[in-house]
Amino acid sequence: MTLKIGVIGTGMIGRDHTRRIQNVLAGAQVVALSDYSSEAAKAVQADLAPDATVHATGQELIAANTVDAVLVCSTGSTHEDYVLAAIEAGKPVFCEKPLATTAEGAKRIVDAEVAAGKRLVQVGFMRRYDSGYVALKDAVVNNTGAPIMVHAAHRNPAVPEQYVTPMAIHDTFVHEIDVFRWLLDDDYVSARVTFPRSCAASHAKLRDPQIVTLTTAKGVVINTEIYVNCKYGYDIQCQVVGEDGVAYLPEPQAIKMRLGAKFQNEILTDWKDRFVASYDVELQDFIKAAAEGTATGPSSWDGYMAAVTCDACVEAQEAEGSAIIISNPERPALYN
Ligand SMILES: NC(=O)C1=CN([C@@H]2O[C@H](COP(=O)(O)OP(=O)(O)OC[C@H]3O[C@@H](n4cnc5c(N)ncnc54)[C@H](O)[C@@H]3O)[C@@H](O)[C@H]2O)C=CC1
Ligand SMILES: O=C1[C@@H](O)[C@H](O)[C@@H](O)[C@H](O)[C@H]1O
Repeated sequence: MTLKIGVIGTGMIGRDHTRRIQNVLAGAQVVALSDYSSEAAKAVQADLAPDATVHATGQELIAANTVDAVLVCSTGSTHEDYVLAAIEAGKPVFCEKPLATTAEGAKRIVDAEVAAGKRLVQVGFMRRYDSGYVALKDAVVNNTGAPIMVHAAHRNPAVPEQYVTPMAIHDTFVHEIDVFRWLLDDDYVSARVTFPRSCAASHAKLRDPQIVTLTTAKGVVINTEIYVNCKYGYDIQCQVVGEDGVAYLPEPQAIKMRLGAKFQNEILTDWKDRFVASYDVELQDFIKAAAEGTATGPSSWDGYMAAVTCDACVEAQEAEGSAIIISNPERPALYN
């Protein structure tokens, strides 16, 4: 069976996911496209999916008989309505992060999915599919002993002018929020943010870098540096300190060179290259589950918990240096 997919939002990542469904992955085909800008949808149709229909609205695409499953890749603030419509239509839906821009919005999705009685939503937290994080989790479970601390960094070379302080949480740190819950099999109980002096490359509305400290229910303390104007590359670092030893997230594979009197290897500069393989694996996983009428991987519950934690971290930014308590709602049985 070939799963017929409709893609809503054909910007940067919607285009890239369309490419991987059409050219890389097995078992699915993009049959429908929709974007707020019809030119953007038509451009992706012309370049990657000539047989796909272009729909005036995402709602129309979701309702189309030709569409078995939906990818939501539009601007974050539009995700909630589309995911709710897909659940209502009983169609599996892959939603890029964020699931919703508020915790209340994410909760509405959880409630709708619970009412539907089965998993229909996968959230685009692709790091859970990264071979490095999978190996790190294996080391944490089998080798290091119970985790005590995590030291991490999320560094981007530069960000656009419209990127402001809270976006470091909602747009960037959200990946760590999800992947550490999964890595440690734990939930967060508090968040604290401290700011060193801002780097010269930043601007008035962006305090960069910042350090977020999350404490988990099991007492693990996670320190993450978020530095989005680091200039030198896109660099994701993580080490987990356990009772018996320390485990490190592997560096991306790179050729070491002795060249021009230097011993060196290249550092990636683009997150698309850093996680290219994990995007492939996450979407293949979606296709497999959606073909059976359900969803797997990061759930609405994970998207909701990420949203709750993001809200607490933004509050912690505002309360600079003070801890903000995170309360964890009860998890519905659907997500156990
Ligand atoms: N998992 C990951 O690593 C990444 C996830 N993302 C997420 O993917 C989403 C899209 O990001 P990008 O592709 O970078 O943005 P983008 O700005 O390149 O594309 C967004 C597209 O959505 C369209 N759009 C806006 N409102 C719409 C509406 N109401 N209905 C349909 N289409 C609408 C825009 O016209 C645009 O073509 C964001 O939520 C972002 O956070 C983005 C980059 C990486
Ligand atoms: O989602 C992403 C971007 O939106 C974000 O800006 C980057 O910092 C992340 O690493 C990338 O995965």
